[in-house]
Amino acid sequence: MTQISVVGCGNMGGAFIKGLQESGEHTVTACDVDPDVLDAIAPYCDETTTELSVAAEAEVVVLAVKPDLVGAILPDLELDADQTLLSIAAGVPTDLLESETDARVVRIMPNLAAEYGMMAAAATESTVTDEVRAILDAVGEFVEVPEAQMDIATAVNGSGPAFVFYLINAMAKAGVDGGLSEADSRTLAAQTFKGAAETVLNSEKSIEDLIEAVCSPNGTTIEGMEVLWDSDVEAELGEAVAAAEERSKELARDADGE
Ligand SMILES: NC(=O)C1=CN([C@@H]2O[C@H](COP(=O)(O)OP(=O)(O)OC[C@H]3O[C@@H](n4cnc5c(N)ncnc54)[C@H](OP(=O)(O)O)[C@@H]3O)[C@@H](O)[C@H]2O)C=CC1
Ligand SMILES: O=C(O)[C@@H]1CCC=N1
Repeated sequence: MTQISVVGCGNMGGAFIKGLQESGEHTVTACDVDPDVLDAIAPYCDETTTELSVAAEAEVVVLAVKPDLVGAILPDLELDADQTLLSIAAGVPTDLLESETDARVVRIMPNLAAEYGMMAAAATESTVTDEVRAILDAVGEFVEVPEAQMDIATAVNGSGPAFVFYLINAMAKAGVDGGLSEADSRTLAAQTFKGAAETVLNSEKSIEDLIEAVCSPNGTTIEGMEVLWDSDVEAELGEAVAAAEERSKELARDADGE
């Protein structure tokens, strides 16, 4: 059991705390400047505080504030070499974090599904300790990638949930246009994405072969797939990922210039 504090309990910090609480494997102190945010997260953690000095006592300090606040807050934490700083801030490079703290630094890019133990995260390779591995395992899956790949990982798995929510919404709207109730269509679309994702994760088939498996000869799916193959959907999604990756690189340049 590791003592963890989370500094910044907004969307991502809050999701991380809820996922950790569900796993029941760690003690968690929630730290935020907003007392209302702390009231909302209190049922999911062991302690709440507005004081950075209290958060700074944990073995692992998760820094979950906006990227532009990292440079100001990190030195104030005054962490020691026997502590770990787990940064989730988009675009803030490991070497910059290391220059502002004595703690061991692990940079990760998590996503919102940590709340439900379904996070997909990327962690900078060679920095992940067993202690951090246990924390990440408690709220989902992670891969270790070179630091240079953190911007593209940020786009794929950090921003990715928003892109997938968009696609689920498009599918659900099409169901409503076809006559389904909003509630039924939302359930069918979301469960279909979840089931398709589970299938990809568990099957040894290529994704192309999985598409083929749904396309019965002269059936319904192939008619829809012909529309998708003739469309720009794949290119547009690629552009969305590239735009998010570029913004992560910009954030890194901004952080470096501070
Ligand atoms: N949202 C997401 O899906 C993901 C976000 N991230 C990263 O997580 C970080 C947080 O993003 P997100 O959760 O969206 O942002 P939010 O704005 O939702 O949360 C940040 C929280 O930190 C609080 N805060 C500000 N200053 C301090 C301080 N000095 N001490 C303690 N708390 C403070 C904010 O309070 P107030 O609002 O009052 O300023 C707010 O409650 C970012 O670095 C982002 O890159 C990474 C992966 C996914
Ligand atoms: O939009 C953002 O900047 C953060 C980082 C990845 C997801 N949300």
